[in-house]
Amino acid sequence: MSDKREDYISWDEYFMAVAQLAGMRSKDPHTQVGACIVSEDNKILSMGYNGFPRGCSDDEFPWGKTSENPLENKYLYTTHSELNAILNYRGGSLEGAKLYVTLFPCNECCKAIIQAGIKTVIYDCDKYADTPSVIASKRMMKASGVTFQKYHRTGREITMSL
Ligand SMILES: Nc1ccn([C@H]2C[C@H](O)[C@@H](COP(=O)(O)O)O2)c(=O)n1
Ligand SMILES: [Zn+2]
Repeated sequence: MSDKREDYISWDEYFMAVAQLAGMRSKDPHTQVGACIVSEDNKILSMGYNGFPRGCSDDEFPWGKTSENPLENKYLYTTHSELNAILNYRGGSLEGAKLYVTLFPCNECCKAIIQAGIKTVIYDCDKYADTPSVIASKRMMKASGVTFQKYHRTGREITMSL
């Protein structure tokens, strides 16, 4: 007779939780995004979150988004979580990998996802669905055979004491 625990978290819960945890490292005051890249056989390959590139200080570069001067807004400087996760990977090919991400990828990250060989995107939030960036992203994913699916929230709460 097996005494196995039955309330263990699913693969999807596990990887989306890891993506959420990575996002908690982001210094962006408005939107924190996390990404977790997983192999076809469910091994975590890489993680990332949105932030400035190495050498670009979180305390010196701007985190705002409303300045009339684009050089004073974050957008020209931030590396998105998905791109960071792809660039953080040191192991070779990401062909066939899955990407768990807390926010639907933009068109720029989408190009990197496609070119890296990632085949599946599992996303949580899609708050920029109506923007040209995300519309273009979905169009490119469909054209290149990258499937995307919304993460089904289970309502499970995970508490950790640190
Ligand atoms: N899929 C995405 C979309 C956005 N990001 C990053 C880029 C910015 O740091 C932030 C978005 O800022 P907002 O316009 O919501 O103030 O999220 C990302 O990493 N991945
Ligand atoms: Zn992006």
